Amino acid sequence: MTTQTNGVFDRTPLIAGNWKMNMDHTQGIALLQKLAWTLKDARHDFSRVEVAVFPPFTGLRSVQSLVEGDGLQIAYGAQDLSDQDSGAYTGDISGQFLAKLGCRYALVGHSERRSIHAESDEQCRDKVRAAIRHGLTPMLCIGEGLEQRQAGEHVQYTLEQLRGSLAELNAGELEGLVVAYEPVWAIGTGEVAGPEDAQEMAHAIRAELESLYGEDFAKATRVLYGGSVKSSNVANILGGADVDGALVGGASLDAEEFAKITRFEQHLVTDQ
Ligand SMILES: O=C[C@H](O)COP(=O)(O)O
Repeated sequence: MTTQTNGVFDRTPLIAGNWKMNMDHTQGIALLQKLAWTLKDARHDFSRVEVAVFPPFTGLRSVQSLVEGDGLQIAYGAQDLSDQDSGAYTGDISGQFLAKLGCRYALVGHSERRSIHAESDEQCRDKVRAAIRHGLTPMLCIGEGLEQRQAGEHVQYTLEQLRGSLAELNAGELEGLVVAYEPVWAIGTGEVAGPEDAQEMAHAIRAELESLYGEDFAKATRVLYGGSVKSSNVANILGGADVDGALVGGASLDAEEFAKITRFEQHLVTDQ
């Protein structure tokens, strides 16, 4: 059975590829070109399923040139940004620079930033603010580790991250926000949360957004799932009514596989 996902809320599904620290700028161009050709051959309808890539910072200028030069409809964003706008912050990248490179999105609080660089919810909130200041759409990543999952505290833990990372921001400022739920135990491990797990958390996130910012905001906000998504499991995961797309790591480095993931609707069976 093929069913359009989430038509009732009018949210456009988003399939996002996080290249992480892979692909130098020449490899990135080759990957993006191949992705663009593959999507063109498949007559991909970008108004039906949005596609975005997140190259390393060093690849953004090349991606911008290719997207603008070839008129591609693939969106792109940065994997992180500074909470500051300019100044003596060696190694950091301002949202201002990212906006100038045509980025639509900025990831905030990816679990690898939270774990490797010890980013707190407070820092994530400041980065969400910085993204908004520069006209970038924040894609806020949240999700529990194995410990919280095994203790049955995954919902509570993840919602605390959500509240902490959005504290003091209002619905108007956060318009367009994307939330990516990524259970840390499923990232790059081959372990995938079941469709019920993804739906349970996406639903809980949406309910929390509703209580914080109202029903209209919650209905308009896209909630993605991330963690070992592949073409073979994406349709199952995206079957949940509250799951609006995927943040894909490893599988986004293979253009054909990633393009297949964008065609998840062909195999979709919704639970609603
Ligand atoms: O940003 C993407 C996520 O960390 C998922 O990565 P993965 O698909 O390699 O598990």
